[in-house]
Amino acid sequence: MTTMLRRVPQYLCQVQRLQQQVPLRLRSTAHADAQYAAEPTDKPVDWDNAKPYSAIPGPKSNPFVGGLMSFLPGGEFYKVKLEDMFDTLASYGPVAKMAGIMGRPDIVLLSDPKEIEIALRNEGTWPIRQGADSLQYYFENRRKGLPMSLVSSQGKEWQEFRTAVNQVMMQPRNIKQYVEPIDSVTQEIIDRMRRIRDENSLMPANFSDELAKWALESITLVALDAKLGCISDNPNPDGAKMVQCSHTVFDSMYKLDVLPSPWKFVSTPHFRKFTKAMDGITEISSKYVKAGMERLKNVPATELKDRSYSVLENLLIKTEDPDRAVAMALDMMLAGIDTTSTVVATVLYQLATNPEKQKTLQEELDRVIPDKRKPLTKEQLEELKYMRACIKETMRIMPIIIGNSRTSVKDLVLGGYQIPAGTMLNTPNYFLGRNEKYFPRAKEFLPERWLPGAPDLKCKNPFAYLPFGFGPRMCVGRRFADLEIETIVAKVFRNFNLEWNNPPAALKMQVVLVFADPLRFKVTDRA
Ligand code: HEM
Repeated sequence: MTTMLRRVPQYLCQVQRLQQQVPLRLRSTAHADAQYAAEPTDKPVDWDNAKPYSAIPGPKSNPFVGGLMSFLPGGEFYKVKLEDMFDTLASYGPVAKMAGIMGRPDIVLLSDPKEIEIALRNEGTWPIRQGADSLQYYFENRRKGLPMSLVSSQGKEWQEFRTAVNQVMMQPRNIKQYVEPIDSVTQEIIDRMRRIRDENSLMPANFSDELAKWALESITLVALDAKLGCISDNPNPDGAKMVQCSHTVFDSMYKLDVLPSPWKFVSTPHFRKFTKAMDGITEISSKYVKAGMERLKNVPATELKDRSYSVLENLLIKTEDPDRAVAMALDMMLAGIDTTSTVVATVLYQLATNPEKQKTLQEELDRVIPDKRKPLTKEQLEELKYMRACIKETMRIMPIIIGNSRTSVKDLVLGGYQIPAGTMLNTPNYFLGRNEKYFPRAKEFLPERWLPGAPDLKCKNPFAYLPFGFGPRMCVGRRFADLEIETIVAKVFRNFNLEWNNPPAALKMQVVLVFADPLRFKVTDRA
């Protein structure tokens, strides 16, 4: 049995991956049957005039093996990169279907923003997004008693948790108090970039790991009220362990949830590594959450009202449950490290390969930040409009989350077809962001399209650009991600010129889309 499972063909993992390009990697579970539907599933008015679900066009399927044939030699997806499969699928029409394989659900691709809007505006109060089985398994079995994390939960449980977390993570006042700490962590990576460049001013081959450590250090500040020293040459023991564990978790999730693996049937070495690393992150998180509780207990009554509270303290107050704070800390670390650090890598790359845009950005930075040694302020960050446009444009042209998913919670009519509740829908960021129909001169890096004064370049439909998702289930860490990314991009280009003197860098699909080549930027000091 084990040997047979080990031989699951490589191409199947492509499909599995398509079903889960959500950042949070929770793969298809039993929830796909819309058991969490919050809305009555009355038929839409145009249902009877719509064509049946079976008429949705797509690659050929077979009653026995579903869509498998397309992935075999001669099939249209054979050896096609995952991110490019969207183009093929979209060529069937604005609503296209890839039949499920070996019992997995079909995927309905929505490549027209108008249909995406209808789907997302009808997702109800408990939107369903599927993800990685490895995390689901960990929470359900290994960590019995620990509440399901936000990314892993569905239905009412998700809504209650999310409501409490929204009040903490989305309030501008809460974000503002992290401007100075995030600046300080970012200054460390700036100093480190000066130390780790070689005699030709090139960044080391593992520069993306350095960015991941910066993202980890930044997010533990928020999630655990702790500075773990991850960026330093001598991190404290918790910092060193956290770096190691988070690296192992991302690496093993790719191997468990993306590549073929029999871990659900037999305990594989990668599965054991994954659980050990998750245990490590949970233990360290629990320790700092406990410390946060102690701090809160010891606040003198006279200070209670006027004191400002950190995200961790606010979560403890709102949820009245330290286990929830631990679950949320895990979410922040799982969803907020590789996403943020990879977006930063893509922004640095786009600006290094578009020197005239880098120059325009630096003119803005020099004007807004006259003294680069002083910590950045919120007011300065707000003034950096061209920089924000550069970040937005990068997330359009190089979206690291190539698509998002939803399971429809009620019957819908999309593109003239009946879509029954429980259908897995996919919204393809990568396809839409690079599409001339929605973004004029789509192949060019043009931050100006996001600023007033360039009406011809504007995005034609806001539903063609959803890097953080949409609606009540959209990224809860978005504001922190913005703060972190803006801080590091401002500081890097205020301090340095970046050059890319290599062939165009290739991308590869892991848990998110990442660079396949080492990020050997040439980094020289600016005055
Ligand atoms: C640039 C970096 C990031 C990107 C591009 C990103 C993108 C996304 C996307 C597309 C979703 C799914 C939204 C949907 O289904 O509508 C999501 C969900 C989520 N993100 Fe992020 N994210 C980023 C950074 C972060 C950070 C820093 C954190 C934590 C502080 C975070 C925490 C989460 C959580 C917890 C969810 C699940 C929300 C839920 O299911 O209710 N993300 N993110």
